[in-house]
Amino acid sequence: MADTAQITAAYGRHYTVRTDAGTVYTARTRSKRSDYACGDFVRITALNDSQAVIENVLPRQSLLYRQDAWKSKLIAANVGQIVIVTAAVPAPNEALLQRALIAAEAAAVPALIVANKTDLPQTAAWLARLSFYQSLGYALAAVCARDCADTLRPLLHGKTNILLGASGVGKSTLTNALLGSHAARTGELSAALASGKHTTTHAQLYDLDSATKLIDAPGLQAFGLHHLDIIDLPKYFPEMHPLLGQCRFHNCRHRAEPACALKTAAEHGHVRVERLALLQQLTEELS
Ligand SMILES: Nc1nc2c(ncn2[C@@H]2O[C@H](COP(=O)(O)OP(=O)(O)OP(=O)(O)O)[C@@H](O)[C@H]2O)c(=O)[nH]1
Ligand SMILES: [Zn+2]
Repeated sequence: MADTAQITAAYGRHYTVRTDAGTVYTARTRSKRSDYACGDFVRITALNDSQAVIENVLPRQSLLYRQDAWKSKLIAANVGQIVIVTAAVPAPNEALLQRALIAAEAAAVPALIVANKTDLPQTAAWLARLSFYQSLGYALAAVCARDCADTLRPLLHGKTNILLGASGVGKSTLTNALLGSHAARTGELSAALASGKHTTTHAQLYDLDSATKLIDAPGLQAFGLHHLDIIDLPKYFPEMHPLLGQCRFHNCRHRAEPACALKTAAEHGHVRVERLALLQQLTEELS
C-alpha cells in the first residue's frame, strides 16, 4: 500500500523516510534514481516493518542545490529558511557566505545569517562585517552554541530550516543545543549525536518541535552556482535591484560594456566594489 512520507536523511542512494504517522523506514529508490533530497515528500511502498521503496516525489515548495562545472548536488527540498552559520574562528569564509546568499535568492528562500561563537573575542569584528549583509535586508543573529542556542529558537519557529556553512563553524554543536533532550531524534545519527562526537556526512532532518524542523547539512567547502543563468545574476544582489534593466545593453556583462549601470553605481559608491567584482566573477564562471 502506498503511503506519504518525508525523507529525513539522504546518503547516496540510501534514504530514511518517516510517514505522517511517525513510522520510520530505511528506503531505496526504484531503478537507479537518486534525485531525491532530504526534506522531500515522497510516495512510498512499505516492504516490511522497517524497509520501503520510494515510488515518486511530490511537488516541491523549494529545492536547494549546488552545481559545479561537472555535477550537481541536491542539498535539501521544501526548506522555508536557509540558516547560514558563520563564525570568526576558523577564519570566516565570506565568499561562501555570499554564494549561499545568492543560492538562497535563486531558490526564493529567505536567509538568516548566524554568527556563532559569540564567546570568542574575534566575533565582534566579524559581526561588524556582517552588518553590511543586514543592511541588504538579511536577518542576522548572534549566538553561542556552546552555551545555549535559545536566542535562535524564535527565529526558527514554524519553519523548515537548513543549517549551511563551512566545516567547523558549529552547525552540529548548534543542532545539539537546539535539540536538547526534548526533540524527536530520528535516524541512525542519534547515537553519534548523543556522544557529542559527530561530523556531519549527510543531510539529516530533525524535529525541533511540532511546528519546527531543522536540517543539519554537511559542511560546505565550495558552493557551485553553475545552475544559475548569467542574465539573472544581478537579481540575486538586493542592492542592485534598483539598477535592473538600466544597463545600455540588455545582455550586459557589467565588465567592458559602456554605460553599465552597475559599474557606474560602483564608481559612485552606491554598490560595493567587492560585490560588483563577485558578480563579474560569477558571470565569468558561468560563461
Ligand atoms: N568557542 C566556541 N566554540 C564552538 C562554539 N560552537 C561550536 N564550537 C566549536 O567549534 C568546533 C566545530 O564545531 P562543529 O559543531 O563540529 O562544527 P560543524 O559546523 O558541525 O562542522 P562539520 O560537521 O565539519 O560541518 C568544535 O570544536 C566546537 O566545540 C561556540 O559557540 N563557541
Ligand atoms: Zn551592466
